[in-house]
Amino acid sequence: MTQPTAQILDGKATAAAIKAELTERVAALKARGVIPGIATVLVGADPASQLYVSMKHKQSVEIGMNSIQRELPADATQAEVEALIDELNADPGCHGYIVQLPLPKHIDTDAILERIDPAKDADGLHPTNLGRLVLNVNGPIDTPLPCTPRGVIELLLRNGYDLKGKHVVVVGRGVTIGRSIGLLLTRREINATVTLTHTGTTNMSELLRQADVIVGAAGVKHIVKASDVKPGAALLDVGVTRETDPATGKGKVHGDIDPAAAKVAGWISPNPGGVGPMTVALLMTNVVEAAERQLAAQH
Ligand SMILES: Nc1nc(=O)c2c([nH]1)NC[C@@H]1CN(c3ccc(C(=O)N[C@@H](CCC(=O)O)C(=O)O)cc3)C=[N+]21
Repeated sequence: MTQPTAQILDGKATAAAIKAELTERVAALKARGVIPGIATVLVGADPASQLYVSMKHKQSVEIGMNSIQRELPADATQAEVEALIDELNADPGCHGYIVQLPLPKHIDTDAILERIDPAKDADGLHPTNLGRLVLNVNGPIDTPLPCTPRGVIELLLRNGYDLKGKHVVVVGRGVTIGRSIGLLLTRREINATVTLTHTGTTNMSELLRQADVIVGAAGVKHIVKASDVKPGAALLDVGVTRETDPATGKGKVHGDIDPAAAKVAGWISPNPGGVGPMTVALLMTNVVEAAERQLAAQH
């Protein structure tokens, strides 16, 4: 039997389509006197974080947004970071922002994240916003949504994958994806069935083999093997494990899904070029929506 090649879930192209739509929404806001402003808070000078933050700014400017880049030294105190949060909460030109994670170890991350005005929470991970997502299964949601989970779902839907009735097995219980994606997937308008697995799951392979869709978000290199995948399944790889190739000294990013699994899959998101660009697109979407809400509230 010849195995058909998997369809590529091209995150770069899909993010470009979202950005084209956002460009129009930004222009419409500007026509009404509002320039949507996105801010990032970076504490310390981690090179990977600097790269991510600069990517977010470049793309925000490309779609016409105002970009506010704030940085504090690695030894900034809790009070200094909190003062910056208070400043952004009060700044009418900042419609949404993120605090780039991870923060330095001496900082109480939860206290910082909870201090963000929920209306300006570009990540969609503030306890108030997650709580609203838990409580509201049916109606429209008028708060920012978790942006990476939203990116995963948009990547599938915009490429013609119907999630209704599908069994999605998520690997990883982190807040950014694992714990929050099920809240979106099980809403009535999507109607997927979700199994959440993690490093304490004792029958991972058995569960994965039942999956129509696998979301790898554990940050464990190649935790999903080809033998775990049902033929034709959709594979979305969100894992990031950085390794330095001892031969070349060059850095390489490994996903959660063994590349050999592509042979069995029906759909695959490349990594890089899959969920990463979608995260940035949905982050900007959250901020444009925040600006739209704020304008609507004034009228
Ligand atoms: N508060 C907060 N919110 C975040 O959303 C957040 C964060 N902290 N901390 C770090 C992670 C990481 N993250 C990525 C976003 C885009 C790509 C992305 O677009 N990557 C490109 C490759 C970029 C490259 O490495 O050259 C790709 O996948 O094609 C990757 C990673 C957001 N994060």
